[in-house]
Amino acid sequence: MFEKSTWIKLPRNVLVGHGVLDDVGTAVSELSLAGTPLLVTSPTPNDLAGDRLRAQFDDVETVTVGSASFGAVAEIVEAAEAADATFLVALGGGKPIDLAKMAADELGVGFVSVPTAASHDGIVSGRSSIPEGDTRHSVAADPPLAVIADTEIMANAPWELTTAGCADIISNYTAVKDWRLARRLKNVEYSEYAGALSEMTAEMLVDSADSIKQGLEESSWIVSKALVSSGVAMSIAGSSRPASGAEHLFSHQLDRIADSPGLHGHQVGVGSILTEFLHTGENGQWRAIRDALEAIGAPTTAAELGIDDETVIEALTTAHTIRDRYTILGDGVNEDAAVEVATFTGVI
Ligand SMILES: NC(=O)C1=CN([C@@H]2O[C@H](COP(=O)(O)OP(=O)(O)OC[C@H]3O[C@@H](n4cnc5c(N)ncnc54)[C@H](OP(=O)(O)O)[C@@H]3O)[C@@H](O)[C@H]2O)C=CC1
Ligand SMILES: O=C(CO)COP(=O)(O)O
Ligand SMILES: [Zn+2]
Repeated sequence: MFEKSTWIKLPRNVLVGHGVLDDVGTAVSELSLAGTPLLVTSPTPNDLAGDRLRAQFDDVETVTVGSASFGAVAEIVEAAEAADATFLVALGGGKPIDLAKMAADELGVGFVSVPTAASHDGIVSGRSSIPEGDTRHSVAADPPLAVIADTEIMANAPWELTTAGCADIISNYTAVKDWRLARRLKNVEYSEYAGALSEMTAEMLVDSADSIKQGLEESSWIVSKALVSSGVAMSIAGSSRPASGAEHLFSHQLDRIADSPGLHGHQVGVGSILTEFLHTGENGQWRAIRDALEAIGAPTTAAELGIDDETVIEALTTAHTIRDRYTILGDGVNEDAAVEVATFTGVI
């Protein structure tokens, strides 16, 4: 008897474009979200766009978050309860969006994502990444009911946030390779649709690299659409597998051990060069990954990440321990092999 079933949770309204910040109120009423929203934001996005957003609601409270933590999630939950909020609207980069996503899940209310930076695919996905101590927890939550990505605002965000978003998408190549490997070796459940969508998203972004330039609003358009597509791939899979493999383990480990970690997307991009080498060897596609990152101006070396060589080697040799997710790292890359891959690819 056939007993498989799947439940795919996706955003219902996705608005991407110039000036769509002024359509948040309309998008919310179209979702029939009644009652009072709580706006969750952080200082810079609040200064840039808070008033324009608040003007679209009769009654709205605001909570401004500092750093990401489980404590900050609890504060949002408390503020939402005090305000009798019936849904949350997150305005900002990955930090307020992830915190609001998790708080909304705890409260059992909907949330709307209004990204001000195209920095990674968490702005669309059903996962929150919350740092605690020296660990980063990847927590499942419902994806946003709506995503409203104003390309005018995102185009004016610091350029490195956009190149980080691009690199997060380019890393989908190696994430899918890891997922297929895990299917072959460990019988991990694999979705052809999600894998194909994730790879195609990376392909399309790389094909558009010439149009991804600082000062061009079209760049934010291309990257936002890719981030939405990658988020949908994760929703189809019901996990972050289509967009998170060994290169993400490497980045999560850098977040734990580096004195001053780089941006998420930048670290996974460099991780992708390394893990592509592990997948396909000296004459494999690691150069194509490096060239794609270079073309959009993302880091390709430890020095460009601002991280020393020893820390990169430590992250590569220990990344397999931090999560129960089978990848090309297998049961660990030893130090000599790690030095070889990092040297050959020019990462160190
Ligand atoms: N769910 C997921 O899959 C993932 C989640 N994450 C999480 O996302 C966070 C990192 O995301 P990221 O977007 O880099 O972080 P932030 O939200 O911290 O944004 C980065 C910086 O950019 C500022 N900023 C945001 N938008 C603008 C703008 N339009 N103009 C000028 N400055 C702006 C922020 O200001 P301010 O300081 O005022 O906030 C902040 O200083 C972390 O908390 C991480 O845990 C990371 C990867 C994946
Ligand atoms: O960053 C992500 C996908 O790009 C999310 O992945 P994680 O599940 O590793 O946090
Ligand atoms: Zn990522």
